[in-house]
Amino acid sequence: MELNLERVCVRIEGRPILSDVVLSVPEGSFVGLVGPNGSGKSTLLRTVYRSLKPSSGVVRVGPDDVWQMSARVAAQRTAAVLQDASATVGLTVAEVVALGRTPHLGLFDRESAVDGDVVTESMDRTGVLAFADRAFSTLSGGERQRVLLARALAQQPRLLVLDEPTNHLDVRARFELLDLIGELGTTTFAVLHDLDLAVRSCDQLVVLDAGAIAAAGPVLAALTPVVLREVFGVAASVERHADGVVRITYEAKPLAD
Ligand SMILES: Nc1ncnc2c1ncn2[C@@H]1O[C@H](COP(=O)(O)OP(=O)(O)OP(=O)(O)O)[C@@H](O)[C@H]1O
Repeated sequence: MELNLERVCVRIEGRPILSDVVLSVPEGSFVGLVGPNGSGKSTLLRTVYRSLKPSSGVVRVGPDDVWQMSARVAAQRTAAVLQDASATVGLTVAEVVALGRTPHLGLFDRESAVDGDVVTESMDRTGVLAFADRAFSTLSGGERQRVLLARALAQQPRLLVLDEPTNHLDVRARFELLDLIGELGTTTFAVLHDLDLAVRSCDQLVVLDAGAIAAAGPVLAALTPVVLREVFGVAASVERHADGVVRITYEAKPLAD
């Protein structure tokens, strides 16, 4: 489902954190949210997965305002993969992934065979089926991220949002995780710190700077040398190479302050 933010503002303790943010994540696309530290990326994402209500403006998933729907309906549409995995304490991998079914169960429902199949399929797609009976806490960082993605897939979301999904992963695990996300075909909006990964993996980028949109659009159009210089403070350019992969080339000499 398409995600749209319409003039979203967030103020915290009187301080503007997001100012008039307008953005669109088209159905089926993988859009990366990038920007310097403290630019408001996580705050913006929180307004989408219903953790922080905007001070003004509208967040729409599909045609509907997420802040006008119940938390349960919102969770049937949107799954979030976050850094905080505190809800997983003491659970096995299969139990963590099964939590993804919660928004689809009635108050007194027990998990059905269909739910079990969805959980198994989600673990299979993310390559964690072999760990199903392991305690989640015993997994490596990369394995955990894949389990959290499996939990999100078990939610059968129409929109997937992720905050720094590649944090703490080694270089190969980063590529593998983003490739996997790209292959899902689910509408995806992800905060990504690593610009090299973002340009390689995303269809479009949204660049946030001091709580406002500095640029947005297809990767090569959004991340111009001017944006790289003015927002990120680096002298660099982005190009699609002969192998079809988009890469950033940094100048040897850093910019003077
Ligand atoms: N609950 C809060 N109370 C006060 N200030 C906050 C709160 N949440 C966020 N902020 C401030 O809002 C600004 C944006 O924070 P946010 O975490 O959204 O940035 P970010 O772009 O995700 O940063 P990073 O790349 O460092 O993770 C920061 O200055 C932060 O200190």
